[in-house]
Amino acid sequence: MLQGTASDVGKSVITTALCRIFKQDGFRPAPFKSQNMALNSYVTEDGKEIGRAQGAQAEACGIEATTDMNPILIKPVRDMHSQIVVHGVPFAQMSASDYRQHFLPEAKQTVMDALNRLRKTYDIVLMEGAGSPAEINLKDRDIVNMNLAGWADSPVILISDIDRGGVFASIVGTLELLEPHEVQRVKGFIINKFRGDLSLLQPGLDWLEERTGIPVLGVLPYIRDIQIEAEDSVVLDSMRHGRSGKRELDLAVIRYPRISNFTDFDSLSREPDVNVRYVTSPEELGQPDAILLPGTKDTIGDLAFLRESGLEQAIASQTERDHVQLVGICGGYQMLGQHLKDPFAVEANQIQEARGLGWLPLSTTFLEHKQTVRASGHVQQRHSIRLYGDQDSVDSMPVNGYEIHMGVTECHDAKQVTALFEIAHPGGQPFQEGWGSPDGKVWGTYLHGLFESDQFRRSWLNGLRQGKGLAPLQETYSAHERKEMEFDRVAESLRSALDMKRVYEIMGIQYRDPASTVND
Ligand SMILES: NC(=O)CC[C@H](N)C(=O)O
Repeated sequence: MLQGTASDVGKSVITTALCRIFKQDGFRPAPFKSQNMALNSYVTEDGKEIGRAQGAQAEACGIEATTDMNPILIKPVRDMHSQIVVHGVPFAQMSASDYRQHFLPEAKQTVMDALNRLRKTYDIVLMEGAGSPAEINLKDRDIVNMNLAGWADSPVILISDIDRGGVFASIVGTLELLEPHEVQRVKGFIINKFRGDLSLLQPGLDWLEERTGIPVLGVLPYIRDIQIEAEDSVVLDSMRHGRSGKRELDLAVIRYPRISNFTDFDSLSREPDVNVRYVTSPEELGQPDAILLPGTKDTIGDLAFLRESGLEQAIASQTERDHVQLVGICGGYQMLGQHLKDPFAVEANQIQEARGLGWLPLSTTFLEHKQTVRASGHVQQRHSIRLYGDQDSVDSMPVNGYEIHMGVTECHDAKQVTALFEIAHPGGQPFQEGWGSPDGKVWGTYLHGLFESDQFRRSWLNGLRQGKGLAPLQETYSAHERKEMEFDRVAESLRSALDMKRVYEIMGIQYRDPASTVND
């Protein structure tokens, strides 16, 4: 099991890299995070919702993700309230204290059943903890760190982040706050995000090993520009300005408080001519070529944020500019309409209604059923998205994605707008999805992951280029291949820094040199 001395020390990325290493070494690994608090989610093949990071880790393992890999997902909404998703479907809306008092005592069985199923199916189950195991106020009801390691009788590797400083204090302090039997589970440390001179660090490592009797398994270099999907929005703090250097297309994603599934825009930011910025105020909005309203766990609450922050107004004046497009995905799509209502209080624990931004003749009602499903199809109306390319190629252009929403959106004046896609859910009939203004200036869709469709992504960007008087770019990349290459790159980096022989020993598995597995 991998645990960390704090949040964001790199547990998820290291877990992903280890998943890939074990796969490369000829094992069948699977990831497991008993409980995850995140707004970036992933839809499994059978239409269930889990944390995005576990979905990506399953991909690194080369297997289909299932809800056993993340049986409990907490999606924070508002005022200490969260939606609790159990085995991929919403179970309840709860306050933090209710969750602790009423849910957690019952959760052990759910967690252990899921883990045991994975253990029966796979050679190695890589468990990932959450936050720090030394939060003494939370320890009695813990189901995700040391209690889980105990129930599963698993060794623990403790990860700490040296980039923020205080790495020795974090490690020694964590051990100090654990029970002796918990300390005994810790079989090694990983020091992550190191940028300095290893020889200067060595005396500290020797001291640490001597003081604790626990080995340092590796010091991992700071890996730049990691392109593995992020678990949650901490990473967005570093994306205010996007990448350094001027790019021809400037895309502004509105970062509202409950932004969800912002991984939707990762594939855009990897195009050579694009800069993606995450903005929270009218000043930051600047003069982008497209404004992207992303998904949100709390559409009505985040709409209020747009109004209070002055962004509604700023977005409207920027959208007036000739070539600029305003695009909404999922919650952002719902906002583009005229009216929203939540009669069952599914979004924020209170019944509410709101006026939308009013760009499209749509209204959305939030229902108790959550739609979580993969979808695929093709473009139906290229003009409503301002796609670039000749008619034949664009009209049959494939699109893939997934839906995660409780809102149902209806159009009450189909003459004013055009449907964007014809898509189908697995085994279902094709239907029209997404609406846009006939001139393609404003459009929205429920399809998350849309920009991972390579041809579509490039054609949309080329449409924006055309609007700016720039020549189209022919080249694009395969989002799928890029993801695979990134798993390999991060695995390679981990392998060269980590004592894998010892890691296998800790797991009780005899080390096999990767070179020799070919003939096994
Ligand atoms: N993924 C999303 O953006 C969800 C939008 C909205 N919160 C809904 O559930 O309908």
